[in-house]
Amino acid sequence: MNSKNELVISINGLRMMYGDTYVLRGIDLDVHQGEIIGYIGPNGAGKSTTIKAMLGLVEGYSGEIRIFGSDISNGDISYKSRIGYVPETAELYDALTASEYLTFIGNLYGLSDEQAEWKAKRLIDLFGLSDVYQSRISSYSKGMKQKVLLVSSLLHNPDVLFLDEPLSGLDANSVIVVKEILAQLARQGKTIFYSSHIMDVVEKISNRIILLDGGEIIADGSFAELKEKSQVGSLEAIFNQLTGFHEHQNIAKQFVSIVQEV
Ligand SMILES: Nc1ncnc2c1ncn2[C@@H]1O[C@H](COP(=O)(O)OP(=O)(O)OP(=O)(O)O)[C@@H](O)[C@H]1O
Repeated sequence: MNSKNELVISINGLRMMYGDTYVLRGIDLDVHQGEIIGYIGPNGAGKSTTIKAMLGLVEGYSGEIRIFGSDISNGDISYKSRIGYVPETAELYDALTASEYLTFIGNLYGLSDEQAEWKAKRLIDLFGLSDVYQSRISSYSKGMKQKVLLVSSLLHNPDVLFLDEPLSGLDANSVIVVKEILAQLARQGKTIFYSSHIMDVVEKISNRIILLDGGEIIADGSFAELKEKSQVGSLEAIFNQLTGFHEHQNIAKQFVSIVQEV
């Protein structure tokens, strides 16, 4: 679909081993500017590992990862200044206020204190957190922390966004806002790599869905294409079918019967 747009990410033969087990078994993937990729798969499939490899956060992979045309193993980390990242589990500095934290992150990305503070304050206001902007992050709820993370990933206006469960903990209204923000960012040419287990959101938000299972890509296409191939109606059903999972009722039944044993 976006084949005329710039090639932003190009992965060839990516393999990664933990201990004596391959968790990525040869990932080949081209991502073009403006795509919203829904990166899905069962627990342990290798989604976070792929994202961390692209961010230069894991070592020891084989194969090649090119971002903005450069091999990321070449020692030049300047590509990172064009990337925003919302990790699955965040290491927020709880003792800082959101104001202090976001100014610090802005500084890391080359913004001055004034620029970072001015931009962060307005983004935080839009997320409805102005009252707690000067409070310590340790006092925040899960969803409030998630909003701070989202703001921190966008302060430097990155060209590519890697989001690992970005809606985690957000209330229904905030989910609608964030989905719309992502759609508008993609329309402006940002590339979004979105990993989530919330299938109905992935279905709606992504223009391309990549299904990873056991460290391999087993499906890659638009929702309409995947639906046509698998002849089922929802992304959840496609996921179940392609990962060969038909045991939900049986597992639930056994689970409940064990719970009732006492
Ligand atoms: N630091 C590590 N050391 C050893 N094994 C790891 C490490 N990180 C991940 N793994 C293993 O690699 C595999 C892939 O993990 P990964 O976190 O990439 O999966 P995921 O698809 O993101 O899963 P989830 O949906 O549960 O977040 C899992 O079997 C996991 O146990």
